[in-house]
Amino acid sequence: MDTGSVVSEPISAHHRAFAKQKSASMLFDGESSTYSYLLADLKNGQAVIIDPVLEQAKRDAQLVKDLGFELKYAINTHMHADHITGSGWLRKLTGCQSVIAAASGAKADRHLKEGDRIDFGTHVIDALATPGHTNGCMTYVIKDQGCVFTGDTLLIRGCGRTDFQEGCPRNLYENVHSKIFTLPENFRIYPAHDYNNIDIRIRQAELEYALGREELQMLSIVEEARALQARLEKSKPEAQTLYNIISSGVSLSLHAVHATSGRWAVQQRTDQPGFYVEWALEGDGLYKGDRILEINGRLVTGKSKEELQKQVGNSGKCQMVVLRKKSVPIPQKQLDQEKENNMRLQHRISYLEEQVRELQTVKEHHPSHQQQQQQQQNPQQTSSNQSQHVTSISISSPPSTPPEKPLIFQRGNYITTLVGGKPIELMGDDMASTQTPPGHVTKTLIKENTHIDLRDRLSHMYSMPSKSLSASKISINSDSAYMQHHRREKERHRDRQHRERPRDPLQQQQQLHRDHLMSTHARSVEHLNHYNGLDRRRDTPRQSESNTLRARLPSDMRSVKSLDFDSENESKPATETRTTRPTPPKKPLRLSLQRAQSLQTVELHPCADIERKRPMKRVHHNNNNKGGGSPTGEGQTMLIENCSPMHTASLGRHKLI
Ligand SMILES: N[C@@H](CCC(=O)N[C@@H](CSS)C(=O)NCC(=O)O)C(=O)O
Repeated sequence: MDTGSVVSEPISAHHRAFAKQKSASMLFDGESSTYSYLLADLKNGQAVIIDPVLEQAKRDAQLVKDLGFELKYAINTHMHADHITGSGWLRKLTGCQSVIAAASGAKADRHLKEGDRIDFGTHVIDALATPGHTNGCMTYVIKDQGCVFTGDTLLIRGCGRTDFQEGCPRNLYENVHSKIFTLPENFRIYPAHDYNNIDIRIRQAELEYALGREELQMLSIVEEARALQARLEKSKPEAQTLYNIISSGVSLSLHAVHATSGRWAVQQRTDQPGFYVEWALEGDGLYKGDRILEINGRLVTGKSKEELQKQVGNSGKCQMVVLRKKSVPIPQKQLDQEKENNMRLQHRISYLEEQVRELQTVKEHHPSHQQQQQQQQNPQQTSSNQSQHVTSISISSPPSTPPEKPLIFQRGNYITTLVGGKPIELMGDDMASTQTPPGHVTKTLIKENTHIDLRDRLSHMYSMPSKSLSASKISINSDSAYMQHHRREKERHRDRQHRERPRDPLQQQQQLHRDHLMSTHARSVEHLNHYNGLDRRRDTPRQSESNTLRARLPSDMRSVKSLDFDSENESKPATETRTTRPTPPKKPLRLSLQRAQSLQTVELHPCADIERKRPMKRVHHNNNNKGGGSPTGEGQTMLIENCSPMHTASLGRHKLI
């Protein structure tokens, strides 16, 4: 059903499009402000028109024709006073029948009374007599569509006049209330007039609102487009023309370059004009990024690559003029800092290299080294030696490997010795019986109250005066088993000394020397503990012994801290003789330590004892003194290796001993 601007469902797309295209005013007569309603059954095309206006009859007939309807009735709600009905004229134009209430007294094809029904297609119109404005006023109701056509009985926010013709306000009021207002609430009311063009204004407002929204949308789209455009323009790289480069404030310099090596290459950039040096060998004076302006007297800007190649010739040797962007100078402060860092590194490297050389020299002169070489030549003898009881501790390379350069580092209570860049371990001979496959010792465990004089051990190992060793005073805490063994050995040694006390003066002197070494062994512990801060827990007599020992130390022997860069400001022994060595910078250099083949230590933890007791050490016996002896006995060495991996590799304030 189509009621002009009101379209009932179902409706074809064609009708919907038509209804949309035509506004409500299409069936509105502006002169009399009268609405006419065209209703149709879209299934069979039968249609009716309510309250047609004479002046609009041709329009309405054309519309019916355009829509392909069959106009069945031209129906009037009442006999109008303000305009003449168009039903008579439509009757002629379309062949429809005219309809009006009988009470109107008007001439028509069909006259209605209360309760009459008019049908078109499947739809039915019920006629309700609602006199008041006129005697013949009818209200038409299409129940299945919920549409009510009230004529002048009920208008928009008002009702038809009752002050003339057959007007009766009482009747009007009663009929409006009894017959119209009692209809279902959802029924739509279609009056005959809109004197205030309310519908049009509403429609106009809706259109304006929609237009406003569209305008707003359009504005936002325009803004978005502008922003996008701005971004596009911004992201577009500015052509690197000379003008642009110079005007942007970049400093340029011209350079005359005589390329003689012919070993350089240029490339063109897709987005920039000209040729740019891609790479060049040092010495020709060309640098990557140089823009070539002239080759052998001819401008090459704007030339093709082939032309450029031709100009250069096959040799690649030529004279050229290039344009170079000046690089930003590095601030002097930064340069100074870099220089200082570099100097520190140089110092550190020189120290480490010297240390390595020194230890290497020591090792090469040590009997154990020579013996190892002999052992390699005579495995049977080696086996025999290994079966000997070993009481001392020494550091050496594994027999199967060439001589290495040991480096010893200390951090707190931990000592790590690097041989060939790998750590080895120092430990007591109580572990000597544990035989494990060859490997590298990885950790050194140092505890309080147990002392090993590394100087003695090193000196035994290398069979050299301790003064040639840089590492001189180390207190290594071994486990209690070692100490017990050490004490036993000491007692045995004393007994032996007592029994075998030499008779001649030379032998006596040698014996005295050995005694001195023995006593030194115990006292030397004090020295390291002094540096380790352990001497605070020592008793006074031992402290004095320690002082005595320090006074007797060989002149070339350096303290632990004398090699510790981190503690450069701490006291060095007055006996320091390496005056040729440059004074290292004060700043600690962890980088240098890293360079010195990964300084590694094992951190002390509650399981340290357990870790240490693992049967994973291999002891290499190297005993020149077949009769055995004390841990400080000359010529007795023990090579200890460890197959276990490093527990903790940490870098920090280590001490190079
Ligand atoms: N006030 C109308 C004048 C036209 C008019 O009187 N119309 C009648 C219906 S046609 S006879 C009417 O009842 N109007 C209702 C009213 O409140 O005026 C105008 O503004 O054009």
